[in-house]
Amino acid sequence: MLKIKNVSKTFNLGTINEKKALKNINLTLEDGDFVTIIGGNGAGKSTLMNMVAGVYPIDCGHIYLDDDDISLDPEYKRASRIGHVFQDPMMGTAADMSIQENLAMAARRGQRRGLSWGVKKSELDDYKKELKKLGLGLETRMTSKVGLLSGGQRQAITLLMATLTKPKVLLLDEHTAALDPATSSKVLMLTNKIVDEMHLTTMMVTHNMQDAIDVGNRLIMMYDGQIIYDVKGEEKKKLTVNDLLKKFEEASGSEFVNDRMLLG
Ligand SMILES: Nc1ncnc2c1ncn2[C@@H]1O[C@H](COP(=O)(O)OP(=O)(O)OP(=O)(O)O)[C@@H](O)[C@H]1O
Repeated sequence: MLKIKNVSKTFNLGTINEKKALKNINLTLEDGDFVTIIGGNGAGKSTLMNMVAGVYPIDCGHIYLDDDDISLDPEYKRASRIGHVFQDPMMGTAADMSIQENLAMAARRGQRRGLSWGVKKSELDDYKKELKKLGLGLETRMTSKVGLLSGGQRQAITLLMATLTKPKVLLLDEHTAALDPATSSKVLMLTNKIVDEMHLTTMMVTHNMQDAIDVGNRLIMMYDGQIIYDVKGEEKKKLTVNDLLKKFEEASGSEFVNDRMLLG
């Protein structure tokens, strides 16, 4: 269970650039919940993910993972239990390292590094099996440098790395946004498959309204640092993009503005 309790975050406090990015956020995800997050420009979506990952410290409130209060834990300490995939396929992988080295690095996340950095044969077999599941033929390119792969292949590897040691929470921050539409839907399909098979508790920011409706069991909409709409189950399944736009206008009194938002 992930519990976000009374969490706020203000950037540049006391300056003319002061920005209240999150205002008293309360959100509880049960194990296996898959929540999609939408909202206009600057609504606080990425900040919310970054607070959970520990990229920045929170100003007040608490974040609990199961019964542990992780509010003060630094990002590196949370990383063994929280997988984080970003929009930029270049961010999650090391370009100069091979696919198998990247996977080995991910498998050792949160562990003490010993002297033996070698990858065992049994590990390689495991990686090959996992790569095969992606259906991209990458299992035949285990020693290729990741920098030689396409954006979609790289993002698929990043996804695998983020989930290799089953995380308690998976954070996906517009992880398909930089990909072409066909590759984006392939990576989204893979995401669904991995989340489903591993029963992962997942938060996914997306600028694609239809994806937000189709994927996951819960949807939240953010505006001006707050959660203004939270829907799950059957009610979510019945939503249309028009419903979401209407909800946004009702709750915020303004038009939905996100320069990257896809309505269909
Ligand atoms: N590191 C930072 N320093 C200063 N201000 C920041 C920082 N990160 C975010 N902000 C500000 O906080 C607000 C929320 O930003 P955030 O990136 O969370 O929005 P978002 O909902 O992800 O928006 P978008 O869809 O445009 O990416 C914005 O006004 C943004 O400029």
